[in-house]
Amino acid sequence: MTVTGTHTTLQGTGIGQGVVVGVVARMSEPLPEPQDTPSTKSVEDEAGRARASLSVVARDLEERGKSAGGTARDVLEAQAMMAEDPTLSDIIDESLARGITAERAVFEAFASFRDQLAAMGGYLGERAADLDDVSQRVIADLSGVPAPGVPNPDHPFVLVARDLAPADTALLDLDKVLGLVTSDGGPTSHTAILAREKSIVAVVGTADVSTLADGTTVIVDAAAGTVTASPSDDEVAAAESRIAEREAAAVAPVTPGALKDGTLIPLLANLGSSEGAQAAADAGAEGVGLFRTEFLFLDAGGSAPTVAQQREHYTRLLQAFPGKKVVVRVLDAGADKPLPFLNDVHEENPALGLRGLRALRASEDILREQLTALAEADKATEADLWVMAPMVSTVEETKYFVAIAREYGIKTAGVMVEVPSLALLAPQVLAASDFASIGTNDLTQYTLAADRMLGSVAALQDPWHPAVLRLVGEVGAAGASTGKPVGICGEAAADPLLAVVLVGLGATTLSMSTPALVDVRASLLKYTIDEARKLAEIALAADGAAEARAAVAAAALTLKEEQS
Ligand SMILES: C=C(OP(=O)(O)O)C(=O)O
Ligand SMILES: [Mg+2]
Repeated sequence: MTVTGTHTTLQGTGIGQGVVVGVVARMSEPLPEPQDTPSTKSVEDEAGRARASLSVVARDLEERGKSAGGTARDVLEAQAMMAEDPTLSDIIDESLARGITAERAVFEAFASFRDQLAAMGGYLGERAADLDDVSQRVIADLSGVPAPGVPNPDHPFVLVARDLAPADTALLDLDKVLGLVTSDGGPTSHTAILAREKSIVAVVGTADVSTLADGTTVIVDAAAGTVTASPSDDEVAAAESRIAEREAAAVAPVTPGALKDGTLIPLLANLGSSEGAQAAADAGAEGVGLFRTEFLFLDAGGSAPTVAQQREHYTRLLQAFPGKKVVVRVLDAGADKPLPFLNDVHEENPALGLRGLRALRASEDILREQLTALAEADKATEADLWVMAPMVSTVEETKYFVAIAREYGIKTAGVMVEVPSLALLAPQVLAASDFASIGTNDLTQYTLAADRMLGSVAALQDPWHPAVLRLVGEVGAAGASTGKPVGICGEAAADPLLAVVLVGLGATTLSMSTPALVDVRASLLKYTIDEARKLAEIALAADGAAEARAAVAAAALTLKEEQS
């Protein structure tokens, strides 16, 4: 059924570049809060019921994990563990001693856990929604009602929800779910992570989703981060032509990244573990532009992985790219990626604290072990290993890192440009190192003084901002005059139009998550280097991020019209 309602456009955060047209099906509302009334059963009976339901839900989540596989399995297993967390069952027992029902005790215990997580903010804060989902499932089991979940109409639909629990996302029927729209969740929420992994068109953190009634036709445009309800025929036609263009790009032959005039711009992958290496190579990644080693350390269980464990992992990674460039970043701990064994001191502003290379320098043995493992893996494999340091802010730190990397025989050592001070001194930085790779996520955070973990300032975290682009241009110019490579490895490189601007500013390679490669490859092929430079100038002349994006989009359209 298609309902013709009021034409409205809602704004959120798009995940990826996709666009879909479809009708809305809403996720069912959460169960009501169980009443705080005395139980008619004994405390022992209620405790038995609670334990049984917690275990039923844990087993169910494990089963769902097994059938979903991949990242979803890890997420669902983590949820199953939450259901059987001993601290949680202690809190439930304490509440039950008051003579209340198991439903109420489970509700209260999860709520108090949830509040503790939410108060931590950032990555852990976003896990709070996972606890809500487990709580709802246990209460549904206790009450003998179905757990709230994904609707199941007999036609394809755009799923609209407050947020999606991992258990729901993992089991989405991708033949039916055309797109996802959520009111909660940021770009690092599970919904976003899983949407990226499964290439589902998604807009998260969307304002006013309550206005989207079941059956409304919507255009979900992840590239623009918009959801248009009851669109006009022209809007639907424009969306459909973009869908066709993307489908053509997806089946186009995988060619090396290049501009229309043949200028080569190698397209590389951002990876967090060696497991994604083969998929990246299959998608035409010409190497790895950023291998984040934090996950290896986070998974090691409270201490640094041994040299042997690291060597094994790096060897697996390098083996997937014989003869190709693989840029590994040494451990970037601190701020959004806390690792207590490197720095457990409370800091008021961790993004400005002892993080990245600063933390490694303070625990140099960990850096030395990592370089040892990397050098050994390099010797045993055929890839072209480059190693770089994160969160570098001075030329002195650049020299320190390059010198210590050389001690271990690392042939190509460089730095990430994530702090404005480094971009402003790019000629000296590149004179002291073999290459620079610009991390636009942090560079934007530090240029605009907007914490990348904080939803309230998310609008400022936009790499289209001309101030950020100006800094990119400084590094690009220094790269051109010294002949040293300048890569981009932040999220900005995954935006097809911004990627062209970055090349116009002097980037020589672009690195992104694997699913973004197709769109960026197709976009680069539409412009010559002179056109890319012209678009870059237009972006630099704008007042702000939104103006830069709009002005470049308009200029790109004019170029396209002139050529057709
Ligand atoms: C690529 C970057 O590093 P991370 O996102 O891991 O901080 C960046 O800051 O742009
Ligand atoms: Mg960074």
